[in-house]
Amino acid sequence: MTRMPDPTRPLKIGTRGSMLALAQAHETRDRLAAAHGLPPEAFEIVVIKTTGDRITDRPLKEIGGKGLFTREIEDALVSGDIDIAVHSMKDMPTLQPTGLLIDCLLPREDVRDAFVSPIHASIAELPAGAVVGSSSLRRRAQLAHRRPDLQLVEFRGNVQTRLRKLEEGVATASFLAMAGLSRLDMLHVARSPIDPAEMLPAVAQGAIGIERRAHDDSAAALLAPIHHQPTGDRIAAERAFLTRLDGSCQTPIAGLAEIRDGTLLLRGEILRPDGSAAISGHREGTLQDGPQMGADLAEELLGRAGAGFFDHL
Ligand SMILES: NCc1[nH]cc(CCC(=O)O)c1CC(=O)O
Repeated sequence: MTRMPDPTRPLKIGTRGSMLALAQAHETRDRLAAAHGLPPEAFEIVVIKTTGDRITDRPLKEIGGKGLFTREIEDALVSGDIDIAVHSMKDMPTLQPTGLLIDCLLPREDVRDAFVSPIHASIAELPAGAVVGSSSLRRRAQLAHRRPDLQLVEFRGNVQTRLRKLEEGVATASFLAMAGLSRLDMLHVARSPIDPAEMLPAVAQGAIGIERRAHDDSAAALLAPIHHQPTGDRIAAERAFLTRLDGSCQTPIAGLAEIRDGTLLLRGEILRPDGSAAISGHREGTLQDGPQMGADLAEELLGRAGAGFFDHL
């Protein structure tokens, strides 16, 4: 039997507490309510603090480990404290803990990175030596590859914190996901979207995934109508690429799958952390080929990279 949520026993939606995470949880609730003709009170949003939220004064790569932004939320799912969990797929490890799965993806937002600066309009306009803030290994490597003359500084914190640091002059420019700005209604900040051909986004950037207990049939039935299959096909290809590369927080990896005329196109890139080398490639196939295309492309890039590609210099 499928149990639909009711106001006396609201369905608990787990999320991180950042403004962006809350916006994503609200979007999920609104889509569920609309799909099932339920009032918002049928859902309760439960905020969970993760290790990544708690430690804000150190670069993420020093804290290390996968699932920095997800572990506590998944624990709550396993223990039954929440019924479903809303995640930025970009932050999700490739493997879910035993007993949990993600088979519901919302329609994907803008996948592009944004160049954000109160002073300059684009990467090309940055003068030599300009200070750019980012704590993303991928964005740092991509920028260093293209502009080794720039100076990179660590730049952690949520979207609001990073924009404040720019205003304070801690850096001249930074990068944010367009998806985040869009979901926060902050497209008015000084930003220009970067074409993926210029800066390939992170795997799954802009995608929201909803995790549930594998054997929870009522959650499965509830989520099925809001799953967006084209996004699912794209994310399957990108995450297969990431899985084969065993992407750790120490490895700069970018990947993007798109659907054009019913064909799935996958682009991928791996870089040395200091930007001294970048290797990219692509695959084309049917919508069902994504997982195989992702694994194949990763294999090709690893082969071309050779042993020691990711070693630090
Ligand atoms: N790593 C943090 C994170 N996780 C997801 C997003 C943005 C939203 C998305 O890509 O879905 C961000 C912030 C950013 O990269 O600017």
